[in-house]
Amino acid sequence: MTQDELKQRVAEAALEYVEDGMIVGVGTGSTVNFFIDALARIKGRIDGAVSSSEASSTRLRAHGIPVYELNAVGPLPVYIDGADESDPQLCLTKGGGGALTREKIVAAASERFVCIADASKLVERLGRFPLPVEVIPMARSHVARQLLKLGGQPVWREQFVTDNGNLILDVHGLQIDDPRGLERAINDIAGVVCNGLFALRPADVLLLASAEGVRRITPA
Ligand SMILES: O=C[C@H](O)[C@H](O)[C@H](O)COP(=O)(O)O
Repeated sequence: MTQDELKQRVAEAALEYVEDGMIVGVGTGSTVNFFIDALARIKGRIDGAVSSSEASSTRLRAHGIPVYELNAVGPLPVYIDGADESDPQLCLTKGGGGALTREKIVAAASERFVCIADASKLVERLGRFPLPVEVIPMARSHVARQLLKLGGQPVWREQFVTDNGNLILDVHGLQIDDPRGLERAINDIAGVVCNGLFALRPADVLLLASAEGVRRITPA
C-alpha cells in the first residue's frame, strides 16, 4: 500500500469517533486532509467543525462544512489530528506543517484527542523528527541561542510564516528522554509561543494504519 492509501485508511477509521450533531475538532496536514474528505460524506449528520489552521478551514468550507470559531462553541467532544511522531505513551511531535499552536489550543479544548497516522510515525523515543518551535519574529536569535543550550540545533524555516504571523525554528538533534520536562523548558524561553511537543496533553487514542489494517493504541 502507498503512504497515501494508509493515510486514507486511517482517516476513514477515525469516522468511528464522530457522532451525530457533533462539532468536530479538526487538525491539519496531509492525513487530516483525507479525514476532511471523509467527513464531507457524512456532513449532513454533524453540526460543523472547529479547525486548527486556515488550510483546513478552507478545505472544510470547500466541502460545505460550517467552520466555527473556538470562542463561539467552547469545549469540543473530539479532536482528530495527525502527528509527525508518537511514542508508546502517545506523546507526540507535531508542527511539521507549522500549525502547532492552534493545534495545541484545539486539542486542549477537546475532551478526546484521536491521533491518526501511518505506522511509520510510531517510535520508541521522540526526537528523530526535528521539533518545531513557533517564535515571535523579534525573538528568533535569542530563542535559537537558548535552544542550543538545551542541546538542539535550531534551523530557521525561512520563507514560512505561521497563521499567527510568527516564525518556526526546527530543532534537530534533541535527546527527548523527558518529553514533558522539555515541553515546559522550551515554553519557558521568552519569545516562544509554543513548541511541537504534545506531552503535557498527549493523545488519548492513536489510530495507526499499516498494510494489515488499523490498530487502536491507548497509552502504554
Ligand atoms: O503542523 C502540522 C501538523 O502538526 C500535522 O498534523 C503533522 O505535521 C502531520 O502531518 P501529516 O499528516 O501531513 O504527516
